[in-house]
Amino acid sequence: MKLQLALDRLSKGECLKISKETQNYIDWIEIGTGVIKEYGMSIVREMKEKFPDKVLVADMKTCDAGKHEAIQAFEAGADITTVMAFSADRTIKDTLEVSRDYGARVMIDLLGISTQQRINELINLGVDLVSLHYGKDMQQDGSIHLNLFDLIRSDEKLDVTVAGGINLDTLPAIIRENPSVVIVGSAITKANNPAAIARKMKGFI
Ligand SMILES: O=C([C@H](O)CO)[C@H](O)[C@H](O)COP(=O)(O)O
Repeated sequence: MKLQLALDRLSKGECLKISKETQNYIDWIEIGTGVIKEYGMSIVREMKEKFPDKVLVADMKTCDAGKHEAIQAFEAGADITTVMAFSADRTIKDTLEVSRDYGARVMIDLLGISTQQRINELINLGVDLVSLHYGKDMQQDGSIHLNLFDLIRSDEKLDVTVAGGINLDTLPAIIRENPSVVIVGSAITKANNPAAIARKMKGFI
């Protein structure tokens, strides 16, 4: 099980500082959507240069123009780009095709998806990496529900990641669900001592 650090609502300087402080405890680094909107692909490029050994996830949250956006992410050095599960099948197919050309991967963000039917469709399109996602705004109405895992529990062909306000209190229950990757943002990035929290989390995992 891997730990992915999600860098959201941070300046470039903060992204670099927190990644450096926590690098011994994290496996994957995600450049958050808002950070990409602020700095463009240049921050993806810079993070790959600074942290070449980490798997770099560009949280592009692509929902259209898939080919173009996947090329942007992979050209900048991302190992993984994200695409929304509700996108047209054509968008998903195109991004998967581009990922094969680059030897990279596509993570499908399941935010808002509640049917097994869409999961089956995604698998038939060739998807092998998904993200169970309890959104930032949804977190205002309560913390992540473990029933998110019901969507994919029966399927073993998918690498499953999980995100959404995960903290030291909720992490043990998440770990029991055995995802491939646990994605943590604010619990680490907004902590007084990000390295201490990342170390504790890595210890649990
Ligand atoms: O993808 C994310 C969210 O949509 C904000 O852009 C976050 O990276 C993900 O939710 C993890 O961050 P936390 O919820 O703060 O742990």
